[in-house]
Amino acid sequence: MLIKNAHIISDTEYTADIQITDDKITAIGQQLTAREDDTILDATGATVVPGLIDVHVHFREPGFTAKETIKTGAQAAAHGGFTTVVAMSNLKPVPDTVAALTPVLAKNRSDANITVRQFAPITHDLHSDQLVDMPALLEAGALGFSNDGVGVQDADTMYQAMKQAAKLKAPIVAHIEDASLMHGGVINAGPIAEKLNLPGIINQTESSQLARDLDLAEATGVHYHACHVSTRQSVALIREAKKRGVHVTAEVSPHHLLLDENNIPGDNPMFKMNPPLRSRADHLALLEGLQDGTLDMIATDHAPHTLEEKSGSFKTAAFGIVGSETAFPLLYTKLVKSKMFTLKQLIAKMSTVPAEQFGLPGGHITVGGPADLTILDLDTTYTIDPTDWFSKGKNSPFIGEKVQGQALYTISRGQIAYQKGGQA
Ligand SMILES: NC(=O)N[C@@H](CC(=O)O)C(=O)O
Ligand SMILES: [Zn+2]
Ligand SMILES: [Zn+2]
Repeated sequence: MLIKNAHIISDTEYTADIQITDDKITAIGQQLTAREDDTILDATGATVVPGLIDVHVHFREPGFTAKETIKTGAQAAAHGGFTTVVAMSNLKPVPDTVAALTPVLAKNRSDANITVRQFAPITHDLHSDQLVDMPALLEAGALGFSNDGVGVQDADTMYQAMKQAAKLKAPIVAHIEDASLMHGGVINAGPIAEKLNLPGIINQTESSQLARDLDLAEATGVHYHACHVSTRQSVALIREAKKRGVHVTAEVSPHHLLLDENNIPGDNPMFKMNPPLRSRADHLALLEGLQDGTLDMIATDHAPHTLEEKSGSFKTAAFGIVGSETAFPLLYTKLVKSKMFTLKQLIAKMSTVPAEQFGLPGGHITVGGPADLTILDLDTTYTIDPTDWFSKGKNSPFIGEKVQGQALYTISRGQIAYQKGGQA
């Protein structure tokens, strides 16, 4: 493949041709000549970035394929410009043994047109305090360990998991939630919860468990990764922990960067997710944390559900919203076009940093590196419309938003995984 006139935004910004051979970038230069069998893509007017990387998606297969499958989830991610994603393990059966994990890994390879890596759970069944066989699951191909969807309630369970993972140099990826502080909540505790007469989730449901975990992470030396950080207290705790040398990384979701509880237009469960949209002060602390590096990366927490599960009231609907197909356009439009962040900063948070922190392919456009890149149209304005999506999940609070930024081509391992207007 030969990409002509690529305006590249990677470690530096320049215009060049990119030659791809098999799954690698084999040359970058001016006026490269096409080989006989090269597919030629003219990127004139477009912007070429390292393929986006999302370390937090839910693909729902096996167990919940009415919500999503590995195939539709991967197609959605490719449409969103992602060349690599990491899938969570709140599946049925939970892939907590090599026997249960192996078929999931095989399907991640066979059904996905991008790279799909997999977290295995920390404990059996996600809810028990029995640790999985970490060495065996890593050996089988897990990227690390996460009970996402559920917090690890027992401190010694987390401590033992961290000790093991540290020894194995594998990350512990934490959904931080103290169940005893959930209080049956479905929305952020605050004025909106009161107005709508809904049970609230306090910030400390997250931050008190995070404080415990950071202390344990410091004691064990594990790579501890905090999922979907949502509160100002959590940002402060992570900032302090980093200062004293704890090996902690953190992600923040597009929705927590773009919305807060004041954006919730009444009892509409399209705005229901866990953790919930927080206060304006929390929202601003997340933006500040992203800016100063306390929050290392952006991850979507793509959580597809059926429309039935997302209808009715906050009280009964499922937690979670989709994100793969809207993350880049929303963040580009609302954070980059508004000059809060540069495009280079956004690409670092959505590609370079997750690649480096989790040892994933890509993150840079370099000769010899993987041919994982995304060709973007940053100009055309369009309306977010779920009928354009590959995801089975149409649960998003962003439908109808006017945005700029979309993938024209997503190239994963040298293959076109998504092509605008083409067959994926
Ligand atoms: N974020 C959510 O609201 N839901 C996620 C679980 C999770 O990420 O904790 C899901 O699996 O639906
Ligand atoms: Zn979670
Ligand atoms: Zn999640």
